[in-house]
Amino acid sequence: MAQQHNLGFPRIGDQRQLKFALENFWQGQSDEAALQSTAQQIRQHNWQLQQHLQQVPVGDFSFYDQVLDMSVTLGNLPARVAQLNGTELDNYFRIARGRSAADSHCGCVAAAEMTKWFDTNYHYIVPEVTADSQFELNPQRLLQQLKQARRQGISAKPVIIGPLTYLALAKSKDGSEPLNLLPRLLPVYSQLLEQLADGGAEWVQVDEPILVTDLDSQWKNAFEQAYHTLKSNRPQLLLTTYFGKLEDNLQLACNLPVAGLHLDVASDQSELNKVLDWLPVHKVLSLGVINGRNIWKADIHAILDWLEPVAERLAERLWLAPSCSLLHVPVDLDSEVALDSEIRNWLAFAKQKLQELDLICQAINLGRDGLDASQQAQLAANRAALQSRRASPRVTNPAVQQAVAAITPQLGQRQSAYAQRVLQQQQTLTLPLYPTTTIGSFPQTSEIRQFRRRFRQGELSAAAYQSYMQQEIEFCIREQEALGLDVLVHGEPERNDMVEYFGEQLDGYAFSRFGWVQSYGSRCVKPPILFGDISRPQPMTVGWAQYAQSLTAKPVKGMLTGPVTILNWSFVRDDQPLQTSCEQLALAIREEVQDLEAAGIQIIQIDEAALREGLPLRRSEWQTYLDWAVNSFRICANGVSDRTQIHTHMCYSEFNDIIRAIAAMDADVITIETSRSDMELLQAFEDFEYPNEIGPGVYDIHSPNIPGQQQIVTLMEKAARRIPAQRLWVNPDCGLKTRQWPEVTPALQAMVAAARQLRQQAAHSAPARQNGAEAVSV
Ligand SMILES: Nc1nc2c(c(=O)[nH]1)N[C@@H](CNc1ccc(C(=O)N[C@@H](CCC(=O)N[C@@H](CCC(=O)N[C@@H](CCC(=O)O)C(=O)O)C(=O)O)C(=O)O)cc1)CN2
Ligand code: MET
Ligand SMILES: [Zn+2]
Repeated sequence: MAQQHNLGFPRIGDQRQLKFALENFWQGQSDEAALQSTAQQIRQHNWQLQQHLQQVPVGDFSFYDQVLDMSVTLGNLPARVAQLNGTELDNYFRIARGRSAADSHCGCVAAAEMTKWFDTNYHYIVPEVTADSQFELNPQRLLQQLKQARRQGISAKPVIIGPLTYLALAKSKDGSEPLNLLPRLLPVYSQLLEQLADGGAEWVQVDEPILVTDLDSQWKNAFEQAYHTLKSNRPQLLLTTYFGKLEDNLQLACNLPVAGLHLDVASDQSELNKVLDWLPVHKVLSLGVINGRNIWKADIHAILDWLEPVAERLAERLWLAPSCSLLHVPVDLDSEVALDSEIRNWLAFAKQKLQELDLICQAINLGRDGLDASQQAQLAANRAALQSRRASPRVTNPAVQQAVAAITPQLGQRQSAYAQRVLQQQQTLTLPLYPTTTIGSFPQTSEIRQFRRRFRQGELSAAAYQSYMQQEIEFCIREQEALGLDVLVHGEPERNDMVEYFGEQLDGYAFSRFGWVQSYGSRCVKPPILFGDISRPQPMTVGWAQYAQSLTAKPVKGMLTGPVTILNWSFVRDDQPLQTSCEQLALAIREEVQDLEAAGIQIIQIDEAALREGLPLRRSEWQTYLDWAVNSFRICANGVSDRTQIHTHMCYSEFNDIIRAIAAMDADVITIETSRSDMELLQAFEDFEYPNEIGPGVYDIHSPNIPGQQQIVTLMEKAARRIPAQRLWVNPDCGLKTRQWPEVTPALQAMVAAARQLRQQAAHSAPARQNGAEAVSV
């Protein structure tokens, strides 16, 4: 008999209950008891949904992030919060956000760095370590939840992040090697495992997704060392990997002294035969057979075709699961009553994926012929749904396919090189040294969201909606003029999200109403669903951009999301290569770029926030990805005249590895995140002698803390030691939509004042800016 289990369930709640509970708590509108009670309800509900599983994940719930939770469990919180007053939860949120609910009037501490979880759009809080880091077990969260789950009658399997993945994700604050901490860390893990066993856990899921990445011999040896130290029969360990193949780590993973191994085989079963040969016969093999990252119905017959012989070989040793935690998919398709029923029939969210898993498990245990009538009907319905998707004329658009086939290299070429373009752009734009700008969005107030909701629900006419949004744009422009910014933006009030907004307007996309997925903390996205060939029926942003430009003499940046980012933050097709989908998007956005230029917009920003995160986890696959990703950006961006200044923006990115690709994008200006990492990222741009302009983010917009003028000046001085001042811009490190106006206004005042100070300093120490723009306004 095969068993079924799950690696993790979405914790935001089917109506985003956790989001609202957190935000109320942070704003001081509710107390910790209310927050804890919402959390408990969500956990109970999730466990109930999964109670038919032989092993239900516990500890997958988190108030902010599971990596930060692990830091708490290991007693590894940054020293800077240790002396502060307040509860454990206060310190937890201080690290995550820079402040707790109790700190409403101060910017008490720097938030920890936040970065992408592998190649997903989920962000974790980076553990901080130094050579002196000490660990101390704090198992209360896990033990309590284990107890609660067991009280509910659940067969509970605690989930923890394994020691190697924890150290691999950690960042050293003093240049020391995090891996050196392993001997100090392991005793704490041993204690934790023992206490979980005492708490009644028979199995513990130890997540080591780092095993699907390239590991050098030092890390491979460390795996051996760690798991030989942790070796225990009580509890049994399920070594869990996901997001890809193990490749040269496969043998290592098979042979570590644990009781079971979980592999992601949902989209690629090529390693399975080796595993069956190599895995010692006493071990459980858990197979991730359902894709935990997309929203398509699984092809159950196809899965059974390859799984049945495997099941025969493994018998009792086979466990079945989704490929990874279901954190990355929405909760329940049943809520999507408004979704086109044909497309809806092609989809499965978290709850439906567990139903698919159940059906697969039954078919394995009873045989396809042994299923009862209702199960047979489900199987037939699954086959019919897949056929309907494959045959649907809505998926294909011959004109789009022809356009993609006709793409030539010329399509991605600017007329002249940057060195020539910049002269023309300086003539028309006449910007000062250290030009100031923002990344695009201004606060998405609850009023703006209410208007959007009322319009969507038909309570507001299109004309009334447009006029409200225009007022909002005007307000934004006037604020920016008053602040003295040099390049303005319209503020993006009309956008629910930078990707979903475009998805809604492009043909080939469907979108959900409740399909929320956590991105970081309380923040969620509703990734649009790319199901067919992409085309742009009409301009998507031109009216708003033109209106904004009509209000001011300063240049207003047109604001678009690039093809790679739209692709990476959508649920993508699994029936054609990503490259093809990306090229289709590139052609659609290119039309928008050209329409903006024709409408008189002189600066166009094309955000590629997710270009870096789409990088495959394996280096051997990087170049192929970068080639088509950069090419798609170039197709979309480079159909403009030399006078039009193209900006791009990337956030939370490590650029060292991909600096060549960034240069190959050939944007005139790139704005990037650097503030939480103290301008460290600029090293790559300096080493590479990056030729174009850069706006290194001077303050962290993800924290409510307000930066000081001097702090910004210091950061920019640091930047100017690496990059010539003539090529530097001054801007926040990302859009301001998650902030409130009382935070934004003083922060931008400080930023503009800092730019003025920098110009003054430059005027006193050096000749005025070369190449035009001699008017150094201060
Ligand atoms: N797709 C994507 N990925 C990204 C980013 C991004 O901007 N987009 N940024 C980076 C960081 N990630 C982020 C992810 C989400 C948000 C964010 O602000 N999300 C919003 C939701 C945005 C949204 O879609 N809002 C809709 C719907 C909002 C809503 O809840 N409406 C209510 C009613 C309105 C109200 O009372 O507030 C309803 O429908 O019931 C809208 O504004 O129209 C949130 O969680 O609060 C920010 C950053 C990396 N990844
Ligand atoms: N233009 C977008 C904004 O300002 C870019 C955000 S990148 C996550 O919100
Ligand atoms: Zn950004």
